[in-house]
Amino acid sequence: MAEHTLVVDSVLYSVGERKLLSDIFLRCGTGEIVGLLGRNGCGKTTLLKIIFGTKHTDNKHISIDGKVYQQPYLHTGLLAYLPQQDFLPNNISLTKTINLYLPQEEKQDVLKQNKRLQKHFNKRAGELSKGELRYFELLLLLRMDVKFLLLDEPFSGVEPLYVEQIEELLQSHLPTKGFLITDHDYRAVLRVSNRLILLTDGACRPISSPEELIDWGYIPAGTATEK
Ligand SMILES: Nc1ncnc2c1ncn2[C@@H]1O[C@H](COP(=O)(O)OP(=O)(O)OP(=O)(O)O)[C@@H](O)[C@H]1O
Repeated sequence: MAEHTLVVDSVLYSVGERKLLSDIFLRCGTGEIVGLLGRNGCGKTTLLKIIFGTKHTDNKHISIDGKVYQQPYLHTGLLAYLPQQDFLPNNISLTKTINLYLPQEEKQDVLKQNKRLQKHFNKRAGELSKGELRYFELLLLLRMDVKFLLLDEPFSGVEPLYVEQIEELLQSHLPTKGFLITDHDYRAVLRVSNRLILLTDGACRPISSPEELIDWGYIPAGTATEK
């Protein structure tokens, strides 16, 4: 049984007349990577922001270990969120960013010893390539003391070699964390996830085989579904 459990239920969210999210239930435990797939504009980012607590809706039930939170991000030790867009300060070096996000020195080792990142430590976030920055952001969040990570397109712009390394990194943190991950590199999501959910028509549908993604029209018929 998972040590910690995140439960998301009864989320309602409308954009104008359109009900974007209407039948949402998902659960994620530590030790799990839940892959959230869905077509452009179906509401994946909106859902992650609602779970994190930075997007408001009156109708939601977000609980961690049975305790209900309105804005989980205001509480330390619960969630971290990797947004689609850059989020790190751009006026300080990566070294200072590491000190800012990870004030405890023992948390910094993995980053400071990372051969790929070392040569960039004096640069600012905006001076990295998109893929380098994504990799740095992820390593940073993975070292944070939180139970769950919400990752919005972690593989975006990342070269294949490092996609594989990120997959391994996520797996290596499973003993202490749970992940909710969305990305259009669905093959990477299939490889890394223990469980899959398709967000379609405002609802979360559990997916038990990659072929179901074809049946739901998320990937075209004839697409190879092997990992
Ligand atoms: N700031 C906004 N103003 C108006 N509509 C918005 C806004 N943000 C999102 N939406 C609407 O919500 C829908 C869902 O957006 P969201 O970013 O959650 O989708 P997504 O599934 O993450 O898409 P993608 O896969 O393209 O990243 C969009 O189609 C858009 O119509």
